Amino acid sequence: MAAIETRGLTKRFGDVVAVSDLDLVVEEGEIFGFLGPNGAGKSTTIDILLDFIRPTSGTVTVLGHDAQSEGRAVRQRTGVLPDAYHVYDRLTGRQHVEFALEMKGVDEDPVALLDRVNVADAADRKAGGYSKGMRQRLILAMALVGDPDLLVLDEPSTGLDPNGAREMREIIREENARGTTIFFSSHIMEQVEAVCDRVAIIDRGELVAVDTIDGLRHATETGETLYVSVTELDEGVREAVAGLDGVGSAAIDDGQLRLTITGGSKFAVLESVDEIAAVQDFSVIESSLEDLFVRYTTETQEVDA
Ligand SMILES: Nc1ncnc2c1ncn2[C@@H]1O[C@H](COP(=O)(O)OP(=O)(O)OP(=O)(O)O)[C@@H](O)[C@H]1O
Repeated sequence: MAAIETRGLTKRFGDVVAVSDLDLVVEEGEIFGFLGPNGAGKSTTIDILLDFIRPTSGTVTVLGHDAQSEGRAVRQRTGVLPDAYHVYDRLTGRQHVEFALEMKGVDEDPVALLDRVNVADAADRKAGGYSKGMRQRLILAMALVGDPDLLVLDEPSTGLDPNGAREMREIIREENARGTTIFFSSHIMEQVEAVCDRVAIIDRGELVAVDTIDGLRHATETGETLYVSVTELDEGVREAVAGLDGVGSAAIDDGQLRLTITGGSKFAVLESVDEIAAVQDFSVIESSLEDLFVRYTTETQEVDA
């Protein structure tokens, strides 16, 4: 059974098509990244999964339940870290988790939940005095109440320092190892690259890619980036190199040529570059998820322009 399945999902707000004919399947046990530029439709999709808003058309199944007619059952088995969250300044961390336990009607040790997200030491302090990272972990502890089968995290690493972001990754992996499917949206590509089994990229409401990160690398011409040091580098050299067969793009980056290769042989490209300006050194770097994201989300804009 899929953890999440949308078919023909569409949501319009007046003239704005926030989500357009989205078909998406997230398998049970996956860590799945949901990416897209600002306004792409990520939060709208998440809100529909949780029945906070209703779709214009299409169907959504979450953990085998229809998200609209069985929203209660979905929420009972799902933990959510919302995009915009707030804590109650005058309540302690423990009281927050006790409240979540009561809402879900489950009996668990609140401090054990706080311990899973590393804020047990502050269990009896008022949340008003928590740092941003501690608040986020507190909300995550509330999301973990009842051992959810699905965790939906909207931008879980926003505002976290590098240590906090690393801890968030560890918590995501730990929860996944307990059997929880993780569906999360993020603009922080390193974070997604580090933990996700698969990612979907949406752009202006439409699904533009869904695959493993390696799969995305293979599917684009931006799979690898070639850095070349040449004896003399100026705009004329860059332009000449950009015009070579097999070169997708050429930029000057930190005193080197930064090239994307459009299929074909890297060595043939290097030989041609050498004829324009003597090659001193080169290195090949696998494209980052960020390169791929830019490629997928700007390509469609260029086509439409
Ligand atoms: N309640 C609403 N009324 C009108 N338009 C809305 C509403 N909610 C979202 N939209 C529009 O739908 C589109 C998708 O918005 P959404 O918030 O889902 O994007 P997002 O991918 O989550 O963006 P971000 O990364 O900036 O959070 C945007 O054009 C947005 O302006």
